[in-house]
Amino acid sequence: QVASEEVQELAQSEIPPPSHWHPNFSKFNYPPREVPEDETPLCCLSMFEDLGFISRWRIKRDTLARFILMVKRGYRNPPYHNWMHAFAVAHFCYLCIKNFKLNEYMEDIELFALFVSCLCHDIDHRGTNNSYQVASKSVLAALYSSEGAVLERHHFAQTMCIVNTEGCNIYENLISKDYQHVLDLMRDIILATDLAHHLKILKNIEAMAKDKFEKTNLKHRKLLLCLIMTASDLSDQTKPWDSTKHIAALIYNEFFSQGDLEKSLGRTPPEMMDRERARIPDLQIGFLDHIALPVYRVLQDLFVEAKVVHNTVKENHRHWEKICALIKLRRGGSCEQMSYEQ
Ligand SMILES: Cc1nc2ccc(C(=O)N[C@]34C[C@H]5C[C@H](C[C@H](C5)C3)C4)cc2n2c(-c3ccccc3Cl)nnc12
Ligand SMILES: [Mg+2]
Ligand SMILES: [Zn+2]
Repeated sequence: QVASEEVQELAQSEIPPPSHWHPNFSKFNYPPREVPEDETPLCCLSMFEDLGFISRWRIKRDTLARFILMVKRGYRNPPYHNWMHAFAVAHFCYLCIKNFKLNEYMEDIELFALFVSCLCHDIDHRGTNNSYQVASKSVLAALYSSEGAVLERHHFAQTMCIVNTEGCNIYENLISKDYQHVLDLMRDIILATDLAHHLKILKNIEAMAKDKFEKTNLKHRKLLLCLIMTASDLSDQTKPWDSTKHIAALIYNEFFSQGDLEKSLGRTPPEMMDRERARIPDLQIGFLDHIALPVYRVLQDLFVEAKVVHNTVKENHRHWEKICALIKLRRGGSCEQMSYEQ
């Protein structure tokens, strides 16, 4: 459902080099959310081209243009889980492929599947999480709750709908073996974006990082795909404080709206979703300690170039600690909700 003029305009425009977007576009300190939303489809073309995917996989320009616009249109507009999140996630994946030289660790088709999965991984997200699907007896829960990862199964199903839409199949020129392989990879990668799944395999990822990574070991490559996917999904935490602070506002805006919905169902939402009870600095410190920091610590164990990324996350953690200390000073007792503009 994208206008053919829009497709033709994107398909016929010259693909700019990365430097066109910003001198630091391919560096970890570049914040992708600075790209104006209406230029993000062309920016995606720049990343596909710079990664060599257009020639390697013989992707037709108008097919790629239609695919990108369909994926972008597939996102709704909740505060956080919208197209700009997916675009930022894909950009971080692009940075990993280039800066970690992932082509020396993974097969070409795995990197292709990974980058496309980043763009598609949250398609049609409603701004509510898996437990809310089950609690609200949503259509998605009816479809997928028996296997868990309800939302992630839906994001993959929506992605397959787009791939199977006339003129959108960017995999149309792959030989049949590669065709099936890239779809299987996308399924595994998108399902891996369920943080509950990530927490289940984190020990295996850390063990793999302790050993020597073996490119010939399929288990190692699968774990690495999941790690890069999660690191990309959380990559707003790797950007300078101003951006991270703004993202926290978007995330809690989305969480608190879900909490309001849960209350309207007569249920008590978890504290992190309850605008009356949540203490954002405490919650952010907890999220960084238990989920984000272990991801970028193990990423740095695997890739020395990730040191700068891990350091920025630690820096952001220190910012939240300072805010907590400030609140304790002013209010005595624990961190309560208050405006924390510094
Ligand atoms: C800043 C920030 N804070 C976040 C705080 C909390 C959670 C979160 O889902 N926590 C858990 C905590 C336990 C074990 C599992 C399942 C549930 C119970 C809920 C995860 C996510 C957060 N998150 C994400 C993010 C990443 C992937 C999917 C969805 C989201 Cl929202 N991206 N950025 C952030
Ligand atoms: Mg998701
Ligand atoms: Zn996401």
